[in-house]
Amino acid sequence: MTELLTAAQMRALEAAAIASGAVTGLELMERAWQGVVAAIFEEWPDFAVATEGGAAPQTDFYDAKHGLPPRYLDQDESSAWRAVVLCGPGNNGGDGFVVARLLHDVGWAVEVYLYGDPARLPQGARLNYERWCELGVVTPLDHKSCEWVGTPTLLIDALFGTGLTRALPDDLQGIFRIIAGLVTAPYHPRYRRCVAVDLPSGIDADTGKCWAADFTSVIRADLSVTFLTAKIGHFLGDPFSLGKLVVKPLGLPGEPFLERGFHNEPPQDRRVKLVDQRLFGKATPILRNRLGKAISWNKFDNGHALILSGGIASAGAARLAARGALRIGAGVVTVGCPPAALMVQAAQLTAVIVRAVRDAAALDAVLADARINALCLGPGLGLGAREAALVATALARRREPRATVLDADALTLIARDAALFDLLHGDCVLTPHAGEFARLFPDLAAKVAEPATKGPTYSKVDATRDAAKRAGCVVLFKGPDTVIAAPDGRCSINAALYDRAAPWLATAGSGDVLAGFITGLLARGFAPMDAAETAAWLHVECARSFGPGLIAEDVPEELPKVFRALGL
Ligand SMILES: NC(=O)C1=CN([C@@H]2O[C@H](COP(=O)(O)OP(=O)(O)OC[C@H]3O[C@@H](n4cnc5c(N)ncnc54)[C@H](O)[C@@H]3O)[C@@H](O)[C@H]2O)[C@@H](O)CC1
Ligand SMILES: Nc1ncnc2c1ncn2[C@@H]1O[C@H](COP(=O)(O)OP(=O)(O)O)[C@@H](O)[C@H]1O
Ligand SMILES: [K+]
Repeated sequence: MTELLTAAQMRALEAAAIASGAVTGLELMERAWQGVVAAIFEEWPDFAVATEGGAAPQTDFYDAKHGLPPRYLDQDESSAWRAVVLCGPGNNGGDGFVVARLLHDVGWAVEVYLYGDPARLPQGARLNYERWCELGVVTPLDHKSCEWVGTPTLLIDALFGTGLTRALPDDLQGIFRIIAGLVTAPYHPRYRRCVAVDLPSGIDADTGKCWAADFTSVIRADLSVTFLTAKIGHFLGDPFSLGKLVVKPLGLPGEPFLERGFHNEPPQDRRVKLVDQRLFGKATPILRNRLGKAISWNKFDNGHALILSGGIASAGAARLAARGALRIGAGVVTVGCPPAALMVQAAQLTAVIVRAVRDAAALDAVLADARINALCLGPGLGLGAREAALVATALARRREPRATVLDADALTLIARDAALFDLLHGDCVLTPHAGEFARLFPDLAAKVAEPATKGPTYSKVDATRDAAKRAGCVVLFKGPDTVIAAPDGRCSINAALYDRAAPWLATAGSGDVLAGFITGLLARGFAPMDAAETAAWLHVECARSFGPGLIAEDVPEELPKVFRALGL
């Protein structure tokens, strides 16, 4: 998996690299802008050479004294393409000045705006500001000049990056709103692309929250170019304002640390990983074996999962979970249902065993079979006294606690009854969506929902971590940015975003399949955190492999194809 960084961790790594003498701050900035420009030209190769308009018109027609706008307003289409670079008061702005220079060198008509006092720019940014001043003017960015930004072919947002840690002042909020409105207005044919340096200005790099009034006043990017590795905030909040995310190396001596972990590892509860295909890489042969190539003598070597079903009307949800558990590799899957639903379930299920589980006493008897090593309660279970007793029985510690997934109705029951919550143990996995999370942890959900007005802000990562600690078990908080946390502080994000976007996965019943996937992996002996991460990643892979039109029933059926593609 890939490490995601906080702004502070990124700064610490940069500072360590500079202190070691391996690189200077200016060199880092050079590498950053090289990365930005390379990413722009890779994304839009025709941007590498400006149009045939010949020499780019210089931007020396800004009349500061009279506050006249630059002449771009009457620039005709045959002249060089117009780029506007918005620079901020820190190193993000420093990157902007250099990008401006390079675009100018390849023939763009470049206009540079600066928010802040040039005399107070940090050293490297100041130097690049001065270099730009040899080529063109810098227009102070204020409520008036921001109107002149207009609709350029290319807008570079280098106002704020990882250094934004407090709410934007009112004047800046107004400026943001105006520019965001200008560049996203559909009636402006000239507007082509917007590139955010590091991340769209206004977004908190740690939490993905928005320091502007709201996400509509963030300048939406088509491309965000970040450095070294993505930041946590790239995957939370409203990642749709980031467009495509590209990570460019900085050539730091310790860069391979991302493969191995930090040299000076921060504590577990300060690290966040991105779940990715490295789960199945060479480094994890055990995982590969467990999923695909393990030698088993009989089906019980691969575990026996028991999934409890609700009554006739809601029995389908458990079937989806059962199919998921079976496809992901549980050796045996049993659906336990109320006697009245027996016929319905038996008529629908073939490879899955069906048995009646009338009540908690019946469940107790079923659990005497020690081969049943993973349970799943919740999908379509129901919310009555019988179901609450089933949850209590499944969680009771009289016997060795079993790996147990609690989803859907089981989460609502636990939220209603503190005694049930107290029965949670370290082999449980809770899989709430946002509504269920708010029922279980109302205070944490309220903190996540708070707008960013003063730092430090509180994110879905923070909330999931706190929830896992409080529950004493793994919590998987669903969404396009699924966050998974363990009570010991381990935390990861499984993102269905950017090149892994699969919005069609938000379809009725897909969460039931996910619960089944986790249960199946638990049955195969995966530890709860590994099971949750692996299942969440495969769930999205199935959706991507199938494509739009997916319904929940398709998700488990796509798994063999995904396994084959992984070489399992
Ligand atoms: N530090 C380095 O060596 C490198 C930094 N890089 C770039 O530098 C960025 C980080 O630079 P900085 O740490 O200077 O931070 P930023 O450039 O993101 O912003 C910091 C500046 O914004 C001001 N500011 C913060 N919150 C504000 C608010 N609410 N309203 C108004 N002003 C506010 C601060 O006073 C400071 O002047 C990264 O995002 C990246 O783009 C890259 O060039 C790679 C190398
Ligand atoms: N925009 C999205 N892109 C990708 N996956 C999503 C998106 N929104 C939700 N999901 C995923 O879809 C599943 C929905 O589960 P859930 O909310 O429990 O619905 P249900 O109960 O109907 O199955 C979860 O795994 C969640 O992470
Ligand atoms: K930016």
